[in-house]
Amino acid sequence: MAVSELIARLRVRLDPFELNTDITLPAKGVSVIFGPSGSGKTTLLRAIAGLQPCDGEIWFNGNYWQGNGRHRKTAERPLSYVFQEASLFPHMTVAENLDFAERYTLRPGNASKRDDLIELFDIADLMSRRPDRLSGGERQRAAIARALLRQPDILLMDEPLASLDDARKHEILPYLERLKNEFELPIIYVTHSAYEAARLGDYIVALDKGTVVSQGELYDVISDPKFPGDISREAGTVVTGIVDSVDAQWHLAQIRTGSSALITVPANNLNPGDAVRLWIRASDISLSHEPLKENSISNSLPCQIEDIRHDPNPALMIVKLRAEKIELITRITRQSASHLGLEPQMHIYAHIKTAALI
Ligand SMILES: Nc1ncnc2c1ncn2[C@@H]1O[C@H](COP(=O)(O)OP(=O)(O)OP(=O)(O)O)[C@@H](O)[C@H]1O
Repeated sequence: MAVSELIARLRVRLDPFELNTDITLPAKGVSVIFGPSGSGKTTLLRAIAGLQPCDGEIWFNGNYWQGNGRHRKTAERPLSYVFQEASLFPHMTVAENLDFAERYTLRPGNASKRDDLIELFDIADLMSRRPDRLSGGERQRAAIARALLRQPDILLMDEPLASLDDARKHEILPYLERLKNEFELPIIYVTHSAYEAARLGDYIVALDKGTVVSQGELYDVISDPKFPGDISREAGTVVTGIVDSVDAQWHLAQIRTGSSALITVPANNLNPGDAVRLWIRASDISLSHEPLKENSISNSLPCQIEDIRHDPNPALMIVKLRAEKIELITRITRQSASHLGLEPQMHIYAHIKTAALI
């Protein structure tokens, strides 16, 4: 039976730089390769893609891409690659770029999801334009749709937001999240941004100076002091929900999630019944033994503590909570953890200070 994983035991020598990895990534969800500039992230991604010569072995779902006497060329690996700068063909319109990808699909005879992708990435109005008449964010959305039309078994993305300003980054992140949730396609995502790693990553590999210094599920690495950068500061949870009601007087919407307690957020243009996604930062949740009563929008969720860990910052603790069907992570001071006498399995209230709509 094919094993659902990507194994990369490899070495790249780019004198004086050397990359050595022995990693096993789950072939599902988003695996993030994280690390500072020059740590070897792009080199690793390129080696996995067959774009960078390397020693060692790479296998995907039980098939050798390299090793055991085999070396599959990039075109023979069932992958698509999204570069930092959107790499659409400049002389073709968006529609022609998509046509091209469909012609060279890895699964001839398998209906492409062209219409779904055009809708997912919201590019219907861009189809007749050439890349030089698109914004950076539009170009990248079209480039990702094109990469997916190849119908790969895995998508490799090298800092796809790096060339965009902050506003454009925040515009594209929700598309990446929808891609992650709506397509059962494993993604390897290179970034130096702890925020992107925390928001998109299911499994994280941290590189430093060409070596893997930490790897694991997001919740495991955020408490790892070896992890470069302050990823726990960026940790949080994405929660999905439906707008239950809108308070027109105060411009607030109440969101029904997997917890029986509603979460209140600024209403923006929401209407009852709308599906929404919330990003709740670990540092925006506080805990207490009683629900907050001072007003009706306190966002107090009854929870049970699943796990408690030390944060790399010695003043802080990380607490994993379950509020019925939703899971939350909070980051609180050691002092308040001690005052509250927190212990696994304890029932507690989580107070969400802010939940951002994403
Ligand atoms: N073709 C090359 N020849 C020699 N050295 C190279 C080559 N390509 C990359 N390097 C070096 O390898 C190291 C790792 O580069 P790489 O691009 O993989 O890092 P990165 O983590 O992706 O960085 P960034 O976040 O800045 O893109 C760097 O020191 C870089 O200078």
